[in-house]
Amino acid sequence: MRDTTTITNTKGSALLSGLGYGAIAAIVNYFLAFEIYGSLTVIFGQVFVLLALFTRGLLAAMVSALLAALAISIYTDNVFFFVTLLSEVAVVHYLYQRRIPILVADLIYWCVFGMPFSYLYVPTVIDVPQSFLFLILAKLLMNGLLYTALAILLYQLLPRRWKLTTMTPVSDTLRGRIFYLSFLCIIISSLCFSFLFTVRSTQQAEQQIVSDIGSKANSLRQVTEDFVDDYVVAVRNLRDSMERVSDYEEKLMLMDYTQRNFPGFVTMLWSDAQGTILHGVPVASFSAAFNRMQESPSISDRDYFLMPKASGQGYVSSAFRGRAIGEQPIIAISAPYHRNNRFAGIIEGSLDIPELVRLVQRTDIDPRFQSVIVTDNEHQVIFATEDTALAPLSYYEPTYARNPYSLILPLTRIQQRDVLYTQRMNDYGWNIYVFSSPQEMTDLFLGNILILALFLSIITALFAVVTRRFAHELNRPLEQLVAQLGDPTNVPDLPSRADVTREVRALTDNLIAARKVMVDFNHQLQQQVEEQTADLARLNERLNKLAREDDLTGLLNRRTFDELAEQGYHEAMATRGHIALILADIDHFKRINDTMGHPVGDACLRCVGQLIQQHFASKGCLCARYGGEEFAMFVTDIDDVHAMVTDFQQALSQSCEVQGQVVPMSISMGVVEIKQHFSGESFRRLVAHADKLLYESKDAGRNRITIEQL
Ligand SMILES: Nc1nc2c(ncn2[C@@H]2O[C@H](COP(=O)(O)OP(=O)(O)OP(=O)(O)O)[C@@H](O)[C@H]2O)c(=O)[nH]1
Repeated sequence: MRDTTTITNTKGSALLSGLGYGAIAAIVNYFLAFEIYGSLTVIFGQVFVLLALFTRGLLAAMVSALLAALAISIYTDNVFFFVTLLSEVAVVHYLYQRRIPILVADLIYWCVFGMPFSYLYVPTVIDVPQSFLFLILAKLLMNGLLYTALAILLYQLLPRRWKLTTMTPVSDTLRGRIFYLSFLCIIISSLCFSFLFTVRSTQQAEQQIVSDIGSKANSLRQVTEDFVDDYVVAVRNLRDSMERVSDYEEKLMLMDYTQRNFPGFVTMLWSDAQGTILHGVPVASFSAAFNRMQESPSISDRDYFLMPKASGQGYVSSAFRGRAIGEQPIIAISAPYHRNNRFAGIIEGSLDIPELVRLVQRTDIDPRFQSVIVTDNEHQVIFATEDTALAPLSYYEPTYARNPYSLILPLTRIQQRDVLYTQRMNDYGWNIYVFSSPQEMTDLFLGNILILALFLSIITALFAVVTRRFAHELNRPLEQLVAQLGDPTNVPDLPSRADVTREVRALTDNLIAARKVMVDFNHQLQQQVEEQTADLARLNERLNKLAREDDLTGLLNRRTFDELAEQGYHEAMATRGHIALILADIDHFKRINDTMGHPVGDACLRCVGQLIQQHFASKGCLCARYGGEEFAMFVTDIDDVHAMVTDFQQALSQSCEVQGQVVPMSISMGVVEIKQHFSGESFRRLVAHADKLLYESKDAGRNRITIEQL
């Protein structure tokens, strides 16, 4: 019951923290999205999603990723981020569980899933050329690495109590940690620098394009305007001159003269008030046409006739293809001709468009990136550079295309190519379009990314070497120290103290001093332990002795004697050896005690013990104080037991001196001797037998030996 509650609470708190982190991530994604170039945006909300993963686990991270993706999807109007952000969290978590460092895990995610998925998905929602698609992919990767590196660094700064799940360090070596953290700093600063640099340089490139094509469009507007103006003035002047002169021939000469002086006029004509052509230059062209048509051609239906007639003003037509004389595209420039202040016809000059083309071509257009289209007021192409593949007089108006490249210039497509363009209109309603390929900017961006990739590779290699060397300098002396301090007899000697840093030198000295204290203390401790062990051994030996021996005489006590003698008895029984059991009891010992005191009695007992040691123990016999004044000896492999006990008996009678006086003592003995003929009786029976013999000696008057051989 308790477990279930705990799990629910944990899930609940993970959900809550996921919502918290997600809210921050969403705000950052929506309000702080950083536009770097055209529609390319760098987002940082994912930093908080990853922090949720590091500090609260997968559930919290998924919840926050959902909110972060929602915000960026609203911002970009694209659900794409739901897939990438959520799958990024899941994959990074999965790889991290398999001990892959977070940054590497994120790199793997983008290379293996994020970028391939984007490569397939992005073209289905935005129509972008391949080169821009690569830009998007590179941006996604860089953005991913940047926010991941930022999240890892921020995690290091978070208070410990916020970290409910712990991240194991990427490396347990000093070198690995130094490398990883330093590399993170480098990658963050270089990615930020690269983004800023790219933003600045692409903005500059964009401004460059804006001003370049803008000035070219202005210049073209001016050129086309001036060009037409010149011819308008020429027609007006001719009309004025013709109105002034009365001589018909002179009028024709003026026409001829004007046409020759303005080579742009492919033809010029003069009509009457009904639109019938009165005269045309060059004469040859008109004569041929007139002959072909057999009657004087009428222009009464043409705008360049009707408009001046109606308005009384000069007129410049749209472009059209010539009809009677030549079929090249032309622009008709006409002016009303008056006689006696009444409309009497028009003067018209047909302006040759190819002449205008030659003029436009002199404008400094960079054919690699730039194109030009000039259309008249009815959007018919007057001039178009070859790459547009637009024929003169064809219809052209730029179509709208969604623009991922630039926020300043509009985008359209020419011959399946994306082009940015600017538009001007001259006084005649002509549209001047100057186009520029965005390739200049995308090339710049890609170039920057390549430089960044190269820079990061070099920095990575450099850092690997530097941190290796640095960690080596720090680790080597420490490792040497550890090795050398491990052996207490060794005097630590770092081979190149000059190369060692001050901190390591101080550490070495402190460790050596600490080791000296430790070794001395250890030594003292060892001595104390040795002394106490020896005391214990002595005590133990003494306890052993006390347990085995009689305190007064130093002979075995009865219990030990019985054990050992029984053992010897059985061995002899097995080997058919020669044994004897002797029980001896001091005669009238009570009297000694009573007459001379107990201390004398004790001294006598000690003396008897010493004699037993001399006569029996020294010959390998087991000897014991068997009772108060009773003794037992177990004899093995002694041929003449009788002689042995007799010698002892005699020695006793005269050997015990107390306070310089011999104490007369006698002893009675019972001896059972067995030479090979063991009957199989128990040791206890043997003792009882010897005891019986002892009492026989006592009963027989004491100071006797009763021996029985079995
Ligand atoms: N001083 C001293 N006397 C002891 C010790 N152990 C036993 N005795 C004495 O030894 C005496 C033994 O007396 P008894 O059993 O009557 O034997 P006894 O006087 O030697 O006479 P018999 O054995 O019949 O010759 C007692 O008076 C005990 O008090 C001892 O350790 N020290």
